[in-house]
Amino acid sequence: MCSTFSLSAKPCAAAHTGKFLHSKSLATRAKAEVITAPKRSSGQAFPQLLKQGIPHTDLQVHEIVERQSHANVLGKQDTCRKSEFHPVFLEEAYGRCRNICAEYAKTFYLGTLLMTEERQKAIWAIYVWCRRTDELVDGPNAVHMSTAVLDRWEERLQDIFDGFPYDMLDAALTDTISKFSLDIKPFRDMIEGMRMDTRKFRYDNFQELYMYCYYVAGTVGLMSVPVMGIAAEASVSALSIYNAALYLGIGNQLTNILRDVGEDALRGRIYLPQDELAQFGLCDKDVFSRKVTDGWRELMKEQITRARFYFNLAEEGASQLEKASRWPVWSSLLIYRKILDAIEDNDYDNFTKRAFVGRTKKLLTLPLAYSKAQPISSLIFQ
Ligand SMILES: CC(C)=CCC/C(C)=C/CC/C(C)=C/CC/C(C)=C/[C@@H]1[C@@H](COP(=O)(O)OP(=O)(O)O)[C@]1(C)CC/C=C(\C)CC/C=C(\C)CCC=C(C)C
Repeated sequence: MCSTFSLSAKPCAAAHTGKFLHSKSLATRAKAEVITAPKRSSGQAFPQLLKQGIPHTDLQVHEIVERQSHANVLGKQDTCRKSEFHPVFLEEAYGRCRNICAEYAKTFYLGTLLMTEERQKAIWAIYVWCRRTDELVDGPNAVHMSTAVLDRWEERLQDIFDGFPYDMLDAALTDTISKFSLDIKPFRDMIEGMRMDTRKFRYDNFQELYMYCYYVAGTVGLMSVPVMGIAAEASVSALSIYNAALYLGIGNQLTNILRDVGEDALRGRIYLPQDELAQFGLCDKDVFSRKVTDGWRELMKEQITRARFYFNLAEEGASQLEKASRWPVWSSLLIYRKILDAIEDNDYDNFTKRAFVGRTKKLLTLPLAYSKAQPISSLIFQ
């Protein structure tokens, strides 16, 4: 299978010279190029940042695509247990998922209203599972987090896939799995990302960060494609569309990291790669001091360029999805790009949230995509 958007090979990096050589085989559309570090007026050179993360072959994206497409060809009933829930029970279960999605992810929610009923219900069920997974490490009960909790959550995931959900919200996902070809691996990988977040507070380089972004956000893209559907007239391979979906997750997570840099520092976490901080003459102390210096501005410019690079790759894939599924993706892209614009417009002072206030509201008159909702109540953990 060809992969239009694949960046599957490792680049040749010559970081000490400030140059990165991209080999022709990396991105079929991109010409082989040498990216040269921009020179500042002071004469000091700041290198452009490495854009390639982990080869998607290592992430086994191809295998996931195969499994999800294989089930599609055979028809779901042949490969999976048929959902046996009563329609009234299911209506209630999906209704709860819808309410949670509407309350905690208003922009996603509004986007899903453009999709077919069956697809929107499936996205709500997936959203709720992802949100609950994230809440385990990021929510009000995160102090109770332990390896045992995540192990139990993973067992519970297997039960969902085996047709034995633990509660109503899980049941919605079990039903979704009976209707769409969802593979368990991206779900397991997201749990792995949560494990990583509990034990890893620093990232040495972009490859490590990319891995984390794949686990917690790229996986969302892989889960979403079978539900959103690939257009019958798609002009590229399924694999390249999955890669684009994964890139959207990467771009979103990179943007969240830039947006939340101050807040994360307060929790002792620095997601920005250590070697990149050093390339710009910065270290942990500079992040904790929350000062916007020239070095910080230059680093941020490069980080924003890299996030935009992933959004551009994702955008190409979005137009290969089924028509009704494109709008939610485009609206997500629009919002996340605006967050990057807001960081620039605020002179890279992303240590505080004031950069973002009002901006997206003006743009879309939709609720802020980035405003943190109230901590999720016990509603989602019954
Ligand atoms: C319509 C649409 C965009 C659907 C995706 C909905 C969905 C299932 C979202 C789940 C998101 C979630 C709760 C993930 C848990 C881990 C986590 C918190 C990841 C970060 C996101 C959420 O950001 P937010 O700002 O709300 O988070 P905080 O409150 O700050 O914690 C992430 C940044 C991941 C989001 C990743 C995506 C939305 C990827 C979506 C990709 C697709 C829908 C595939 C599109 C297909 C192509 C071909 C481009």
